[in-house]
Amino acid sequence: MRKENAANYRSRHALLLGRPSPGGRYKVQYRRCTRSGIPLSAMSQPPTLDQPPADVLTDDCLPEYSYMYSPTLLSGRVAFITGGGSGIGFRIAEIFMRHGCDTVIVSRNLQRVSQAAEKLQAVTGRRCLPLAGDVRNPETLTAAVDEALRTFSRVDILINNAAGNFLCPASALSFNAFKTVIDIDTVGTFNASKILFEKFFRDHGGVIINITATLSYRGQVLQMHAGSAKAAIEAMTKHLAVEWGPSRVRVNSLAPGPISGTEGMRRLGGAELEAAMYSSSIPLQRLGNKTEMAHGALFLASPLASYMTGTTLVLDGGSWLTSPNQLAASLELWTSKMKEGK
Ligand SMILES: CC/C=C\C/C=C\C/C=C\C/C=C\C/C=C\C/C=C\C=C\C(=O)SCCNC(=O)CCNC(=O)[C@H](O)C(C)(C)COP(=O)(O)OP(=O)(O)OC[C@H]1O[C@@H](n2cnc3c(N)ncnc32)[C@H](O)[C@@H]1OP(=O)(O)O
Ligand SMILES: NC(=O)C1=CN([C@@H]2O[C@H](COP(=O)(O)OP(=O)(O)OC[C@H]3O[C@@H](n4cnc5c(N)ncnc54)[C@H](OP(=O)(O)O)[C@@H]3O)[C@@H](O)[C@H]2O)C=CC1
Repeated sequence: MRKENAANYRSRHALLLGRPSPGGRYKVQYRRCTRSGIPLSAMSQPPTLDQPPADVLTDDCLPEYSYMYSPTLLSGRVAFITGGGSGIGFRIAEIFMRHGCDTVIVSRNLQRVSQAAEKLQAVTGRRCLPLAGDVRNPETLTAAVDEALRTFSRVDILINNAAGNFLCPASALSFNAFKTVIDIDTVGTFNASKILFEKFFRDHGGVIINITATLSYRGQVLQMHAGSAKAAIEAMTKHLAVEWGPSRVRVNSLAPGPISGTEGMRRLGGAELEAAMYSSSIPLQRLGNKTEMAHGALFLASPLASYMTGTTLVLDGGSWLTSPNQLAASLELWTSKMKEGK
């Protein structure tokens, strides 16, 4: 080998590539490499596999979208999404529609869902039916499901996304405050699931995806109400998966971590928490985004998850494993916000 100094040699580390020729000799190729032997050509590869997809922080559609699954993954399907007019539910509606699905989005505020439906239809070319309904009220929810079935003649997927939450220590929760969160999250999930099972899924099969949270996994401070509600939903997921499996209904939960551009983060975190969690405690060192949650829901709803039921897909960057759960510091921060009237 021609003489060269050690530095040059290290930076041009030889790689034994290819496979032995019939005579057992290797064809040696030289490629410029890093000191640890990775070919420099590999260094210009696509981004790492934790690279987040594009997202926008507002309740607007993505300006552009790069498909990772087939654009027809949900063609001919109809999804019924509670709380689909904002945040994670809105993005789920968008991503489903970009994959051929028509949607029904339901919430208490008809203006909110109507404006959302206009955006979603304009961008995706699919149909989106906005309906008013309160998941706590079986009558309004039944009326919404009836309207959905009149419009589309089918519902294949139910996304139980509607929820309510706020930061509050258990000691300061009123009876009605606790009941309200349980009613929206847990009872609302049961109501929508029962209505759709009886009106369509029992005879045609279907998929139910319950949007939960990791709050109860470590007794998150100031979240006893939402943590209890979501834990009950994860139990419901298992029970319904067992009882409704023979009817070809798959039931799974999707548990987001802290997600940027959402009402949830605005209510529960804001600048302080967002900064703290971002910098130090989340293993993937960043918040999640709504598109990542929508991709998880797309997987769960699609035939890619055909043998998956009764379980929870946690999409939180590992945050529940490590995020701070400091009672004193959190109470101090909450108290100061209360004093500021925030
Ligand atoms: C600053 C950080 C400080 C410390 C950090 C420490 C801990 C942080 C904890 C968690 C963060 C960790 C990780 C973040 C990652 C993930 C988050 C996990 C889950 C996220 C879940 C969600 O995001 S849920 C969706 C969020 N969106 C919404 O909530 C929108 C819908 N919400 C609503 O409609 C209302 O907020 C509602 C839920 C209250 C329902 O409204 P409505 O039906 O009109 O009910 P009301 O009549 O208004 O109220 C009913 C009773 O509830 C009482 N109440 C209302 N708000 C509060 C409050 N803020 N505190 C206490 N009590 C409240 C109200 O007074 C009523 O009770 P009465 O006794 O008066 O009748
Ligand atoms: N954001 C985050 O970081 C996390 C969110 N999650 C979960 O993700 C889901 C979406 O959260 P996010 O996008 O942040 O919050 P949003 O507040 O944007 O979404 C909640 C939606 O639910 C609707 N809703 C609330 N109460 C009712 C009701 N009684 N009947 C019908 N619809 C209702 C609201 O519309 P309207 O007011 O018009 O009724 C709203 O559109 C929730 O289930 C939440 O618990 C879980 C972990 C983390």
